[in-house]
Amino acid sequence: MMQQEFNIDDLSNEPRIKVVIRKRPVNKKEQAKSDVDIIEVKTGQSVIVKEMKQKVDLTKYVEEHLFNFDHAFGENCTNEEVYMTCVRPIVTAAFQRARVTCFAYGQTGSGKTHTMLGSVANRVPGMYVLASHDIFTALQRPQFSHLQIFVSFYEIYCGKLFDLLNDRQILHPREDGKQNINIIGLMEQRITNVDQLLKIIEFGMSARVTAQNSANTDSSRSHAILQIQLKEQNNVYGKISFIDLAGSERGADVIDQNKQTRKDGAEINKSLLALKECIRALDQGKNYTPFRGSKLTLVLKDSFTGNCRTVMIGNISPCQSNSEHTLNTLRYADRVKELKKPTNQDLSEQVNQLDSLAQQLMLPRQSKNIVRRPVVENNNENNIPNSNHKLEQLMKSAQNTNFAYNLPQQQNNFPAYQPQTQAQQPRANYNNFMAGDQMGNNNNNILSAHNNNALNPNLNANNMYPGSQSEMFDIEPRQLNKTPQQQQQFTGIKMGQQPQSQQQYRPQSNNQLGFQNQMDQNTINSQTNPINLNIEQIENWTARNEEDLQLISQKHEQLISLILAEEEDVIASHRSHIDDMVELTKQEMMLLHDVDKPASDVDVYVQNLDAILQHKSEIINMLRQRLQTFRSHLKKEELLSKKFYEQRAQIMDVFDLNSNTINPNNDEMQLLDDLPDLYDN
Ligand SMILES: Nc1ncnc2c1ncn2[C@@H]1O[C@H](COP(=O)(O)OP(=O)(O)OP(=O)(O)O)[C@@H](O)[C@H]1O
Repeated sequence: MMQQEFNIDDLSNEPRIKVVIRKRPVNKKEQAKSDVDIIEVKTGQSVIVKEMKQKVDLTKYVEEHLFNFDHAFGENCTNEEVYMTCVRPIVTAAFQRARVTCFAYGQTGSGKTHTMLGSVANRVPGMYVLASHDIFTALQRPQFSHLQIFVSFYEIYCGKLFDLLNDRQILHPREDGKQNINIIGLMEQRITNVDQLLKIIEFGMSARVTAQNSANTDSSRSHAILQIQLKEQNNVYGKISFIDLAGSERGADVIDQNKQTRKDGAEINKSLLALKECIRALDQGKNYTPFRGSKLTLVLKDSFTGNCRTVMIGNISPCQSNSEHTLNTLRYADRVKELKKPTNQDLSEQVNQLDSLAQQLMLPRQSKNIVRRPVVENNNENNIPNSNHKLEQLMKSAQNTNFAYNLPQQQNNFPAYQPQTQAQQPRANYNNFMAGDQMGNNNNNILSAHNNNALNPNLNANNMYPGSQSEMFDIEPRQLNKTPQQQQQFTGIKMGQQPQSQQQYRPQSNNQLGFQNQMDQNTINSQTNPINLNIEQIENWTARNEEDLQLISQKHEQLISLILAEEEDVIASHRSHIDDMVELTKQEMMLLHDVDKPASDVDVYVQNLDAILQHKSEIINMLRQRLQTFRSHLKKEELLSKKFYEQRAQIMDVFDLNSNTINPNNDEMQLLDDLPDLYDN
């Protein structure tokens, strides 16, 4: 496919945003576990997820979810096909002075890195290399021969930027007078051929691995950004950014045993939500792009404004065991861009029920996209159409396929890619990263970026629960001494709405908070033996408990967002406190200096010294108050997280008839009763 000439075409027909989905093949581990392939890619645009489900009475059924995208790639498609279909057009646009961006989104292990980087070890080219090959081909044309190519490679972890080409130096994005975002100190390496790009990528990747190993942590908690700039003299002519996003499921780590992990999760959540909102704003041609919602979107500001093109590649895993994450990825991608209704008439006509979760949480526009089918048991096999058998066939055919990638000969330095079989491609594990000590390293710059946030996850919570329900989960604004605009973020007021009085945000009683099981509790408490409960009662009880669990989880998410912002706030306040103290100490020294002079007025000295000391004590108290509030939120966060675990454990126990935990016990209800404490300062 790469034999096709790289044309700098007219872009008028090229959409500003393309959303595509790519399914990876089933891997050996999944095969060994007989995990079932539940994804069908149809007509190059549709993805059907055949989710196996089971009712409480153990009846099995399959829920089919249909999604449509600009393109959908099956497990047999190659990186070159993905590149040619959706990435090459935006590389072309960069030669027309556009700022273009390609994101890989998806859960850990779904193929993001395989798509972006390919496999260096196995000489499978990914988007980076395929694009740079085209770039250097284009540079051979007279009209572009004056352009020079510069590459930067950095990552964003926990809201901080690290230069992968410069010893993981911490970087700071700053906005200049023209509202451009510049990353101060970012290494820009000039390259003159594709081979040099490969070396740079290898170098940057090794910096990620080192950090990850030294922190002894798991992968996929950072966003890796490879930026290729086309420059004429010192001016940017065009820019291409490739972003291998953090594992989307990491956002769910906001409920985790480890506090650091919870904070990482909240940061990832925030950036992925902000990203979605920015792309949506671009898609809908809005005047306002909430790029300040996260560090990721801040540094990518020019990807969302002006002459820009974006491709979002949603990577999905094929198996049943990943169905939840896969659906989340598809819903996220679905939300990013308005798309036409399902084209598959057959399927859409049969649709008769809505996916209530999807409707509530993700507000999909492709609403009627679910079909439920009973499962007919058949020789121990469920009747999901894509069986392992079919997959094995596909795998075999993939293994037999020769890798038909021919790079044009003029790229002497480019390594000769060889045909690869699935089995030959080890997982590139150098895309993982975790840094150790970044959390305490905030600075004013970071603070200003956050304080200007125009979006936070709470806005999303608002979308999920419109109207008064959304207010139930708001964290009271007076917890932080913030501007009304900042308060909006934490009170979940929709942008453009008037902030409401604090009174309206007062916590409500436990029942008002919406914990549904209060009523059921009485019914269930009256049952001394769980076996006496009928299935309907258990089902009702479980459903309501799950709802409560979700509420706790949402409250927790809000609280952790608040904590993240507060942490920066506290550290920034501490910095400015030190500045004030230095200034006041200087004034004290001046007083001493003056009082030592002959004929000095000691009354003036006493009066001034007292004023300075009073001022000092006031600013110390202010800082201590902030610390106290922050500390109390940290404590509440621990409590809430504990509550989540206990509530979840109880739901898990519900079908364990040997246990006596069918009823919410008094302690459990007490934990829920404690929740409104969150609203107290
Ligand atoms: N389309 C594909 N064809 C063949 N192998 C693939 C494909 N996609 C992914 N893989 C393989 O699956 C494994 C996981 O993929 P990859 O590392 O790209 O996932 P990821 O989403 O980047 O995960 P992480 O977030 O942990 O970095 C790798 O061994 C990779 O080679």
